[in-house]
Amino acid sequence: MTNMRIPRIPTLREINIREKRVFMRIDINVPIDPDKGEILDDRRIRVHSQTIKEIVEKYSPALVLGSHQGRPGEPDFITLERHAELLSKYTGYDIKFVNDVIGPTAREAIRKLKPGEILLLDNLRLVSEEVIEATPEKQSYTIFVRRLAPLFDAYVNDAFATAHRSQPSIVGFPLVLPSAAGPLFEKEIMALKRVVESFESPRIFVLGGTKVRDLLRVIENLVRNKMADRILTTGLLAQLFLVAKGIGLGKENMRFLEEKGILPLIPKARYVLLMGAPVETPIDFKVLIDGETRNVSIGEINGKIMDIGEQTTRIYSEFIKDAKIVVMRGPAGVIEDERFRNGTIKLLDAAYNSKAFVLIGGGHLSSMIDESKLNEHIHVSTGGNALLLFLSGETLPALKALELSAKMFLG
Ligand SMILES: Nc1ncnc2c1ncn2[C@@H]1O[C@H](COP(=O)(O)OP(=O)(O)OP(=O)(O)O)[C@@H](O)[C@H]1O
Ligand SMILES: O=C(O)[C@H](O)COP(=O)(O)O
Repeated sequence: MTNMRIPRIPTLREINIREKRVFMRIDINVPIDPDKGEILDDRRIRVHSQTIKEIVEKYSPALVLGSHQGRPGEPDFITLERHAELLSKYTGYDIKFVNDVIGPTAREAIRKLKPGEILLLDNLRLVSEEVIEATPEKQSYTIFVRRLAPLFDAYVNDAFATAHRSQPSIVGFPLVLPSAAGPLFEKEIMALKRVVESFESPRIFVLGGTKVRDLLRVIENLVRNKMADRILTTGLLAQLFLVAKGIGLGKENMRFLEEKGILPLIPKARYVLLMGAPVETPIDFKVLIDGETRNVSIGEINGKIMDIGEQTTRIYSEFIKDAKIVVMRGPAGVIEDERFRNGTIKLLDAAYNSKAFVLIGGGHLSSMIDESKLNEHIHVSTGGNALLLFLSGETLPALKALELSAKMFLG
């Protein structure tokens, strides 16, 4: 068992929401086409639709949903009208939408809502207080919370993917209303528990993509808490570790790593290696050279590294097949180009075919999943940064707020 512990959080079995007025925070923040403003991938909306259905069928509350979408000033900061249409489509319920958050129109719509009915508020980040991070105590005094909380009997947090934000809709309501984690949040926590609190091994972490700084923090924590038997590196993380081990990647790749701000992380990578991090690095890569793709071994790299190579894919897949716990985050290669998806697809295939409990996180990797191959041993997390921060040992503010709420309202 590892040294990490998850706080006990209240669930829907511990508060009464039957036919009550409930505010539920969800996270239907999805990728948006920056030119057309259209939703590119609605996985999070589909996943939340299931739990919304579950709650309405079981408890018939007057259910008000709140989510953010993007960040103010960014092209993905849009209203939630289209999200409401998709929620209606996937739940089969008529989900009302109000283009307001805390103003008189929203409050009137909330007051009018009857048990069994569902209302989606507009993008919560239209309220400037929602983008400020502060303690739960402070957030419980925001105008946001003071305007809405009196209209509700209970608060439910089903937004695991936003659990790392200390914003009013995440941490403010639990201090003023009886609160619980929703079914999706609970499922995500159960998956994390399985990873951090179990005795099963081998435990394999497959880490790739570009968020190298964050991944180094995760690895440091994995070592400190004795959580990983092997860390299979891919993506830019693998390139950093190869450079840290003194292996040359050629001018083109070194220039790329420099442009991405990754070279200053070499001392940190050497430090985690010295700490005993069980980091494995690729032995070959798929490279792009003069417009052609080629499989090359390390030591003879020429051209731009685009994916892990065939031998590495085979060896990593063997490790995954024999594992008991597998955590995957970040793609192995430049998946935007279909010539360089093979490594990622094969590693995912190994995970589907293994007997391990598999936790898959992050938007890019999740977009590569073949849903027809998923089974009960695989948990595809809605969390990206929340998952990563949790695994790097940080206390998620949403968990802390729900724990405080339980002490205040449930004794
Ligand atoms: N060898 C490589 N060279 C350049 N980019 C790479 C390489 N391998 C992977 N990538 C890039 O990694 C990116 C995805 O990494 P990222 O860390 O954002 O994924 P993620 O874990 O799914 O995160 P998120 O949840 O934010 O999507 C892709 O755009 C892919 O092109
Ligand atoms: O996608 C995410 O990680 C969550 O929706 C949180 O979004 P944020 O990083 O804009 O707070």
